[in-house]
Amino acid sequence: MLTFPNCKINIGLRITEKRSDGFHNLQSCFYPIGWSDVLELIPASEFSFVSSGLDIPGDPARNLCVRAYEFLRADFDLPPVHMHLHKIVPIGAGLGGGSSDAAFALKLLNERFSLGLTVGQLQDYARRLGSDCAFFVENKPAYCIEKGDVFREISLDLSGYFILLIYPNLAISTAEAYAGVRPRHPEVSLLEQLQTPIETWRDWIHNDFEDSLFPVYPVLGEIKQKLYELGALYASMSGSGSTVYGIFQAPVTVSNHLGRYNVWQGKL
Ligand SMILES: C[C@](O)(CO)[C@H](O)COP(=O)(O)OP(=O)(O)OC[C@H]1O[C@@H](n2ccc(N)nc2=O)[C@H](O)[C@@H]1O
Ligand SMILES: Nc1ncnc2c1ncn2[C@@H]1O[C@H](COP(=O)(O)OP(=O)(O)OP(=O)(O)O)[C@@H](O)[C@H]1O
Repeated sequence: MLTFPNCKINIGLRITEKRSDGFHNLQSCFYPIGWSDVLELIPASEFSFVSSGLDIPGDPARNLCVRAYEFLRADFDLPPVHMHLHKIVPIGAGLGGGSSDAAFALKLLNERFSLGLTVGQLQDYARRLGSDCAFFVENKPAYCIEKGDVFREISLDLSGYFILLIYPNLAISTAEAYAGVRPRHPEVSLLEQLQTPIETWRDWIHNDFEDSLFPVYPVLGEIKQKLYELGALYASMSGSGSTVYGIFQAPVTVSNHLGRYNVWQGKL
């Protein structure tokens, strides 16, 4: 069985407070994007995992796909499988690529072995694997609060727009990015701001990580500026970076300046 774990962008990201468990509460809109990895699952005589494509730092035995398998095996009589992850979505990119791999592994195992897990149960397993992970169970636009793993309905349909993602070959650690932010409670809810026309988002929809990361990595602000020069209706860094995206009315021709980075363009 083959599946295509896609990534997400954050449209607005407010870090509102530090929690007693060391994590942060946030407000953000998560929106699924078509840039995807490939995950294959084949029943086998013993468990194995391999990856190809982009190098994944760290021990393969700790890969989130392996951990997803182990979590389910602890509770179910799971047969051994061979897992092959072809990694395409950049790592440390603010796109939740690893979290998506994990969520898709849970969903694939649930389906292949008829485990009968509900969406809510899959989300509970996913939450244990990472804050971004539960979003990818339903994988539809959502307004996310708390650790980013509690969801509220949002009516936001960007279909028809185009998105350009620029990963400037710079891996930013999520934990370090959080360590640099100063949490604060916003006066106006992001949920309300997201109901305004996209043309006005530039004036008030903000990713709080930009405040601490743009001074350290000036290239991020330069890319955002370039995206606006190219005609983006809205541009922002995603998550804890380093990917910067622009939302456009029509497809864009990527200049030499941006073309040297890892670039993906598609329809929303
Ligand atoms: C920046 C975002 O991508 C926004 O969507 C996410 O909040 C990051 O989620 P993630 O990559 O799944 O993060 P996790 O693997 O759960 O946590 C990595 C580290 O980030 C920090 N972290 C993460 C999520 C959160 N709400 N508060 C935090 O402080 C913690 O130091 C944690 O040890
Ligand atoms: N399938 C996977 N894909 C990517 N990274 C993984 C995976 N499994 C485990 N990891 C580990 O997670 C670390 C990356 O975590 P991090 O949250 O920074 O990146 P990410 O999962 O690509 O998400 P984001 O794009 O939100 O930063 C890697 O250094 C790697 O050790």
